[in-house]
Amino acid sequence: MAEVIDNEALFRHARDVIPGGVSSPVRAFGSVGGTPVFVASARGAYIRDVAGRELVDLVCSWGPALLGHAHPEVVEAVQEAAAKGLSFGAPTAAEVELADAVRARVPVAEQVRFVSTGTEATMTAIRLARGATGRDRIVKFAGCYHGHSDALLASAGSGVATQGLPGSAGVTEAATRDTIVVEYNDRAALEEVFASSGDRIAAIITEAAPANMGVVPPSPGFNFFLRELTSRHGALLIVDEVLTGFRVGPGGWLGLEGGYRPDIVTFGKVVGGGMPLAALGGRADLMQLLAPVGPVYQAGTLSGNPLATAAGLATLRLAGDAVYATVDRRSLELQAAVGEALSAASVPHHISAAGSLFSVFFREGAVTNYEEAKAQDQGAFARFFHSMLDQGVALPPSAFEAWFLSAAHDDEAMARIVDALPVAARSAQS
Ligand SMILES: Cc1ncc(COP(=O)(O)O)c(C=O)c1O
Ligand SMILES: NCC(=O)CCC(=O)O
Repeated sequence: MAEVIDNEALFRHARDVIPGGVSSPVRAFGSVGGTPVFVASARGAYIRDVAGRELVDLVCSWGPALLGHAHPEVVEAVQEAAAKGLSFGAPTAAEVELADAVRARVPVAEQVRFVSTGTEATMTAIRLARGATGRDRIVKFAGCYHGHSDALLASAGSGVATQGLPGSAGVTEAATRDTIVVEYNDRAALEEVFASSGDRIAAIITEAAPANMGVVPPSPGFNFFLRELTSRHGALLIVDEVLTGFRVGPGGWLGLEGGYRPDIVTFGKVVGGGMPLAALGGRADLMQLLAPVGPVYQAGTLSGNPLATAAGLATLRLAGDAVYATVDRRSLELQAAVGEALSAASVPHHISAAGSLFSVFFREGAVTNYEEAKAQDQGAFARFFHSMLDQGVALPPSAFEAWFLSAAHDDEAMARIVDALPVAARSAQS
């Protein structure tokens, strides 16, 4: 019998020893209020909190748990790897195998470098783009989140958006001086930026399909436009698939959309199967600029860690067409059920999807950029969120995050979610 702990008491203690009681701000219930749920264990579609309560999980570790939590074959692969040593600081055969697996699914990743977090992957991608082009400036989109490196913490999504911050204290003006922020989906603004300083722009970095200001899919042809614009001006295109990669389909968003070739792609989350592993891949001539071959330095004591590599390999091995078909189907079912419940309760809403990723905006009308994403009723979301939680369903604790499903969300888990929706929808009424 697992020890039962009082969640409130644990949170009070946690706040004494850890800022805000959490290791990452999105875990705090900052915008919804209340006490974060401390997790004791997780399996399949469920998490169990420290008080012994079981919740259906729609966070899925913020993406990685595509197969559901603690998939037995992934756990076994990690246990086997652990028995052989936790970290070597030397290359392994498994890393080569994982690089092959990534390249097989995303051919533009002709070569792959492993790191430990998505933050490192995008930070390295930016450094590589600057090193390759000899240019300073980068373009990012308002509401896109690429991790917490200084240059990319400008109008960032995710926790920065949830807290309503323009950026972060501690980031110098110099660190973001070369970051140009443009509204998402705005082609005219991009044309203007490139017309005035195209010869100084190293790269555009974009989420493949943004999901950190809520899900805001690219307008038709937008990513193709980014490719054409950057090519025209000798800049690189970095597509951040940390969240979408290997989640929305076997080849990520690029696999769904196809037809254009970014120069650099970043991965995280699913590629590490729930362990700290991320990657960047891209054109071989660019990747060859990374040390030790080239002059762009990048490193990591735990990069390509053998346990993380084993988890990633097992996950990609198991993540076949049937897994994606299940997640796609569950996503459509849930979107329909949420829409029905909110409509029945006359709660203004818009459900926005990119592949199986979706989020619910508590406002009417499609959302095409961060300004529109912010113009939603966060209070309604908070009430909806807490009602779902009271009924045993854990949603991401922010109106700016995608909801995550897994292949382990079976009929029973779905029924539990669907049953909770009408009451939650009524709670959301103003
Ligand atoms: C699109 C995107 N890029 C980068 C990151 C940063 O990854 P990490 O949290 O592993 O540093 C995230 C999420 O956290 C993300 O969603
Ligand atoms: N979509 C937002 C994230 O995945 C961020 C997770 C974190 O920062 O803990």
